[in-house]
Amino acid sequence: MIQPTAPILITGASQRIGLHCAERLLDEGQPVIVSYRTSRDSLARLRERGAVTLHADFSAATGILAFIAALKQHTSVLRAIVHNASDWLPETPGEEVETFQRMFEVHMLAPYLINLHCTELLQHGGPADIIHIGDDVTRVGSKKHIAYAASKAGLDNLTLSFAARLAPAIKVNGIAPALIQFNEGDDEAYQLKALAKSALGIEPGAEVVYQSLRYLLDNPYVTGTTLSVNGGRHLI
Ligand SMILES: NC(=O)C1=CN([C@@H]2O[C@H](COP(=O)(O)OP(=O)(O)OC[C@H]3O[C@@H](n4cnc5c(N)ncnc54)[C@H](OP(=O)(O)O)[C@@H]3O)[C@@H](O)[C@H]2O)C=CC1
Ligand SMILES: Nc1nc2c(c(=O)[nH]1)N=C([C@H](O)[C@@H](O)CO)CN2
Repeated sequence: MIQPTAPILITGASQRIGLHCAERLLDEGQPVIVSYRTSRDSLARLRERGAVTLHADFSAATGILAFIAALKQHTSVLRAIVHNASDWLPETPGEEVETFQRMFEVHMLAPYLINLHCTELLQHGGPADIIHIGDDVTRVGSKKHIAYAASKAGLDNLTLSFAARLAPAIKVNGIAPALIQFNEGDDEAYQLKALAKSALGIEPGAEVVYQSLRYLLDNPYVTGTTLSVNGGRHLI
C-alpha cells in the first residue's frame, strides 16, 4: 500500500475513544492531526509519535472558525475528518439554555462549519472521508439528555446532506455507538443497568469504534450511511 501522506483530523482526541482511534491510525503509519480542549499527558505521547495537536474550543462560532484557520496553517490536504468531539450534558435546572446551546455548538455547528470550510482540503483526487460520531440514542431519544440526543440527531441529518452535496469526491458517513466505555465514577449499579440495555450486554471498548472507522475509510462504496454499533440495543 502506498504510504498515506494526507493526515486524518480527529476532533476531541485527547482521551478515550478519540485518543484510541488516533493511536491506532498512528500504529498504521497514518499521519494524524487531533484537536483538544484540555491539555493532557496523552498529547505529549501523540506528539512524540508525530501527531499535530491543535487546541480547539467549539463552544462558540468564533472558536470553531479560529480552529479552522489554525488547521489550514498546518495542512493544505486531509485524508479524512472525524468529528468525535462531544459533551454528554444532562438537563440541569436553570442551565437549560446554556446546555442546549453547548450541545448544538459541539455536535452540529462545529461539524457544519468545519465541513463547509475544509471541503477544499479533502478535494485532492484521492480517497476522502468525513465521519460523524453520533449516538444510538437518536433512535429512541433520551429522558435525561434531551438536548444531547436532539443535537446528535441533527448530526445524523448532516451526514445525509453532506453526503449528497460532496459525492462523488468525498464520502460522508456516521457511526452511532451505544455504550462503548464507562466514565470514571460510573458505579456498579449504573454499569449493570447500562449493560442490561443491549442484547450482547458488554462494555466493548474503543476498538469497536476504530474497526467501524477503518471500514468506512476502506470501503469505496459507502456514503450517507450511519453504522449502528450498539450491541443490539434495538432488540431489547
Ligand atoms: N463513550 C461512550 O460510551 C459513547 C460515546 N459516544 C460518542 O463517541 C464519541 C467519543 O466518546 P468519548 O470518547 O466518551 O467522548 P468524551 O466524552 O471523552 O469527549 C471527547 C472529547 O470531546 C471534547 N469536547 C467536548 N466538548 C468540546 C467543545 N465544546 N470543544 C472542543 N472539544 C470538546 C472533550 O475535550 P475535553 O476533555 O478537553 O473537555 C473530550 O476530550 C463522542 O462523540 C460520543 O458522543 C456515543 C455513545 C457512547
Ligand atoms: N461525549 C460523550 N458522549 C457519550 C458518553 C460519553 O462518555 N461522552 N457516554 C455515553 C454513555 O455510554 C451511554 O451511551 C450509555 O450510558 C453516551 N454518550
